Amino acid sequence: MPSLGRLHLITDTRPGRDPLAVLRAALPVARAELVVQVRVTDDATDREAYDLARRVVALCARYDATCLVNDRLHVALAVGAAGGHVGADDLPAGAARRVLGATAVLGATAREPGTAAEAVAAGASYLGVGPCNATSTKDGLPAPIGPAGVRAVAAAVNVPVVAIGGVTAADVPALLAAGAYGVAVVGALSGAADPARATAELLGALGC
Ligand SMILES: Cc1ncc(COP(=O)(O)OP(=O)(O)O)c(N)n1
Ligand SMILES: Cc1nc(C(=O)O)sc1CCOP(=O)(O)O
Ligand SMILES: [Mg+2]
Repeated sequence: MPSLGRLHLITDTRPGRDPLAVLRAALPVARAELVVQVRVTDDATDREAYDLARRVVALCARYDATCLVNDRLHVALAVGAAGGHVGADDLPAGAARRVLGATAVLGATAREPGTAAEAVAAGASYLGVGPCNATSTKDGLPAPIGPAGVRAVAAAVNVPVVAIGGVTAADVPALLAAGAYGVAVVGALSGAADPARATAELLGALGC
């Protein structure tokens, strides 16, 4: 399995956003340290997801960056992505592993140690853990778990923990101290006035 990058950029689904422009700014700065997770709205068609994902795969290939696809594992397979990410409303981690195969990157969302350990036992190769902070990017999330919640999960598993939810560069030191391996962001890059500079700041905070 390839080593996992520490900075995960999730494509912004909000109206008026241009995820490919953000990606083009971030890639030359982060290169192989960047993991791009293609995430579309639930009402997007498979064709829309496929069209975005194949463009992301092509861009990532130029920089040895990694492309994952959120939720839609058939799209991940169709575009030749490195793997996918699943959560509580998606295929269970064990089923996702069977779909993707033994060598794919498989992320699973975990918010507490018990489900984290179950996801790893079922085949998850990293965990997305949060929400660390309040965020306006996604509705319906539980209360923030903060660095303490990340610490509890990281102590329970032996795979990389990627902290998510309202994460900025200022949060990174506390999250690393809590045992996080990396961070996943939408707004910290997509909402930045200068996404290339914001990428460099996040990488610096991550020690990359
Ligand atoms: C790195 C990372 N962590 C968590 C999530 C959330 O996944 P999920 O709970 O399945 O919610 P959706 O993103 O599908 O709405 C994630 N995508 N990435
Ligand atoms: C897609 C997603 N999943 C989360 C979770 O906690 O499961 S938080 C989140 C949104 C992350 O965006 P931002 O960096 O702008 O807060
Ligand atoms: Mg999901």
